[in-house]
Amino acid sequence: MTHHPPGRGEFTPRQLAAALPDAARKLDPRHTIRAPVVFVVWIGSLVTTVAAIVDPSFFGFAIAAWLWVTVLFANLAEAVAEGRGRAQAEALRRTKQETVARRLRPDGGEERVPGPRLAVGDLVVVEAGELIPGDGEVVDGVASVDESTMTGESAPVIRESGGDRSSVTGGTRVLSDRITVRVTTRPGEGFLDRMITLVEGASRQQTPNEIALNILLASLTLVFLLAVATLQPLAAYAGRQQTLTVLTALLVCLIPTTIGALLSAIGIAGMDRLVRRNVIAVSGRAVEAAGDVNTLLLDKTGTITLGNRQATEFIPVTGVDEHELAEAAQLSSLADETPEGRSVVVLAKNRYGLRGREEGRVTDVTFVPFSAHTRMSGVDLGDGRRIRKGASTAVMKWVRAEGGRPADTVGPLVEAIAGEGGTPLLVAERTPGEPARVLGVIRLRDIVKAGIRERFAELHRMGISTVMITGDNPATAAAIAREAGVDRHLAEATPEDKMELIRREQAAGRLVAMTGDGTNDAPALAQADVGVAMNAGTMAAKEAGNMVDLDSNPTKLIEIVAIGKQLLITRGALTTFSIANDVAKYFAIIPAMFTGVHPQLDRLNVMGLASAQSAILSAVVFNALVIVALVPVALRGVRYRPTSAAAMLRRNLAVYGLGGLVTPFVGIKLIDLVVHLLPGIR
Ligand SMILES: Nc1ncnc2c1ncn2[C@@H]1O[C@H](COP(=O)(O)OP(=O)(O)OP(=O)(O)O)[C@@H](O)[C@H]1O
Ligand SMILES: [K+]
Ligand SMILES: [Mg+2]
Repeated sequence: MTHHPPGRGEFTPRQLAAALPDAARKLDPRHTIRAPVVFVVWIGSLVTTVAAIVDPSFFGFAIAAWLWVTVLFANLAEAVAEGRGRAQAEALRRTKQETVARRLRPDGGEERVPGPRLAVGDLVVVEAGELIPGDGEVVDGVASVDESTMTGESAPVIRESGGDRSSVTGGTRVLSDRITVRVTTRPGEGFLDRMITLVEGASRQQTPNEIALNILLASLTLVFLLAVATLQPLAAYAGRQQTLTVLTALLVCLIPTTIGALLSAIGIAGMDRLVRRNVIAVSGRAVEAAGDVNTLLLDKTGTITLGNRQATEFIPVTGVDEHELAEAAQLSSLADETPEGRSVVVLAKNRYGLRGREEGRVTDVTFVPFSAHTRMSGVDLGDGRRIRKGASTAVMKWVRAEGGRPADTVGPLVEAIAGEGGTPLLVAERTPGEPARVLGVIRLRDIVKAGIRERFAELHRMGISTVMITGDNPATAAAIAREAGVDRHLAEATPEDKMELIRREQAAGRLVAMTGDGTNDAPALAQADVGVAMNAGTMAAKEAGNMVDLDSNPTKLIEIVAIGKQLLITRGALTTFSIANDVAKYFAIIPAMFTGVHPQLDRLNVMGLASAQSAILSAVVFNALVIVALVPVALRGVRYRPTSAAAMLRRNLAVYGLGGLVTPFVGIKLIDLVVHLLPGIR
């Protein structure tokens, strides 16, 4: 369960009042010009103000004042959204605490230094109960860490050296054991710090979609400008030449001010909703892309499965003694800092009493570290003996290359483990003067996460196809894919394969999202349209993606997609509302403008508005109030449910299209009932 500080994310009218000073500052035309529609209103305000001064009238001043109010309200939406974003960023920042670090000296001793004085590359020791002084990577040890100060998530997480869970964040607390951390960023310049700065986003970039919509709105504005301009000759012909004030007011009522005013607030609110779910997006563009994602790529180990793959059994091939296999497996893992490698050492020690690495009994050896490319790790001993362990295809290949021939019994053994979703690691050795031979298999066990099947079913309902990509063998992959219920899977994938798969999907016109935590995920995270890196993952992964999940929960993507969809739907709904509104206003005001000129036109004044002036002013007031009334919708977002896009569209057209058509008639009429009583209105 995610815990949110009280009130976090709720919208209250007080926020509107609090944002007023910011909104007033945004009256600066250099700011307003970013939203063309609002800028047109700004010019209109100026024009009507001048007109009112030159030829003073109550009506003239009233219109000018309300046009300024319209611009202010338009700014208000954005100011509120930004204010909420800042509050959110503050909440993240407050969690940072001052610490005293236990820095390791080159001579092996320890010294105490204040956290902020740490430098990149420093090694610090952190033990149970202590705060981690800065962002870094665990270089030694395993510990459970409480990251709830940062994420609100209360379950402790495991952080360990070597694997994909080696990165730790400053200000989080070690709960058990002892780790050595290499500081990777200067305090205050950590990854999270940079992300927070981004969230505060004084310099938020418009997304390509927003720019496109703004261009559309600007074109609409131009069309209405022409429509209003051509109204004048008609009006003159009818003997009712209109003043500049009336024409400007009419223009403002007709152009899509509502969506023009709310557009940027909708975007900011989308990113803000993500932050509330502990996801930080680098760009608004990523959030939008999330709303349109077609394909979701997930890796197996650690995402679909729990990821702490543990060795549970050593199974020797016929003719090899169990102890011999265990000893070789352990030797090959002494320097293997991956969770898999460590678990092999532990199993050998616990079950066969073989001494672990602490004893340092092996000297004169070269370790071959694991890589996702070779899919092997191992050791070359001083006496010429060489041991390898790894994925079966990789080790079989090595055995053949070293002149050996794997026994026939190896195949079935491997398949049996893989068939039930386990990962078989083959162990092989070569002694000088003899061909290489397979000694046996290590069974690694991993467990599919609880509830993941339901999550995938939900994604399916959203119309998103899921692909599991793994470096593991095809049989294991198939077994896990079946159990988890993913749509497709790809086995024995290298980092390049992952990226290639994304490229292919994109070439077919699909938007791809991917979650990952490992350094070998980085290229794919960078290539994906939505790349969500786990905060617990490696720095490379975090730098490559365009979102970071502070909770390191790979299924968070479902929520991210929902938030993205909600953003797109909200924008669509409010655009529909805004334009329907404008069209309705046209029919509401025009007849009223010509009352008394043509009896036939009078009949069109179905609303029975009191007078031309009253009708125009009421429309302007309504136009301004609608913006404020819709701020909560823009910030909270239109509700999203996983249904088909067509059903969603139908519903929104009905609600926001019809609503947009009807409200002006009701609203303007109500305002007119009050406005026509004003003494200065004719
Ligand atoms: N420490 C290790 N030593 C030797 N072989 C290993 C080690 N760890 C994993 N392997 C083997 O290498 C294969 C590929 O590992 P890789 O990390 O690329 O993918 P994965 O972890 O299996 O899957 P995923 O991509 O879902 O994380 C594993 O399936 C396993 O067979
Ligand atoms: K309008
Ligand atoms: Mg992996």
